[in-house]
Amino acid sequence: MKKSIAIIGVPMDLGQMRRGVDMGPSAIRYAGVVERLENLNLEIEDLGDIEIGSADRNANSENNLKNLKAVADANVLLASKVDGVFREGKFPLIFGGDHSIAIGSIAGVAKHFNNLGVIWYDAHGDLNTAETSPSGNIHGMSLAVSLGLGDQSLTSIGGYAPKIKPENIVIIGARSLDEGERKLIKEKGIKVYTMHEIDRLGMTAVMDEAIHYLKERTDGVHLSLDLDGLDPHDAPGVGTPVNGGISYRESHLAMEMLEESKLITSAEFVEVNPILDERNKTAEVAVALMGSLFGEKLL
Ligand SMILES: NC(=[NH2+])NCCC[C@H](N)C(=O)O
Ligand SMILES: [Mn+2]
Ligand SMILES: [Mn+2]
Repeated sequence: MKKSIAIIGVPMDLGQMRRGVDMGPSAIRYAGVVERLENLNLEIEDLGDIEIGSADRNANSENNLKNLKAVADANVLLASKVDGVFREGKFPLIFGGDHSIAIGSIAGVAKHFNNLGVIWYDAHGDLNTAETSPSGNIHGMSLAVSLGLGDQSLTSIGGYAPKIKPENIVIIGARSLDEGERKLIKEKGIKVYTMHEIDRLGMTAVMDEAIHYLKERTDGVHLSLDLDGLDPHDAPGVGTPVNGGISYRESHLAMEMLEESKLITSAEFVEVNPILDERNKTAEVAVALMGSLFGEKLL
């Protein structure tokens, strides 16, 4: 049977403060994602973009949760859209938008599994809560929210919490963690491959371990790929770049190994910011990685 993929764009930029990341879905489409995946003999349906409400950016939060209402509303919509795609037996492929959209993606997907796993490919942990966040930006909180930690208007999306268990998470590429995030990682025993492990063991061993680890304990895995997981040299169009990241080659290898593993049941590519990009390079990298994730081969 032909694998059927449904694309959902989420032009969200309210989870952080830099303008432009709302144009990520357009940039990724412009980089030719539909044609690229159709060439792999996949059936692609582009469902267009979720509607994002406006928020008064100056009316900021005393509670250290910027644009909370608008971010929550958009994620409610996204969760039900993703849920619908899943019910139709299709693979949800979501384009961000900032990383706060993982709240809705995971809420929509997790109810279809007893033990959803998550690969969080990112320079950051996104494990802050309002209490620990240095910025109040919700894109730095989405993984914590999926663990049931944070404001109730976010954790309750989809009508249940938590969405995932700490032991079903693997973070890959971390190199910038806040104090509270480090504490939470230790407390919950979250598996993290920092850049140190990637340098030391190599991406092959890291992915082998991560795949094996998730295969043993999960019945589906959501890939949440923040383009800032890659080195800014390879993916310059992101709002919170951190030097010393995962290379383009290593990322392709990671996607190829995930494809071989047949582990991934939904995916999102986030934080592409065309205003900060160089001639759409980062969107093109995202599309190239999707190619590998869905089985592109040279020979
Ligand atoms: N999805 C992202 N790019 N997150 C960056 C988060 C940065 C920082 N840890 C914060 O909480 O504000
Ligand atoms: Mn990040
Ligand atoms: Mn992130």
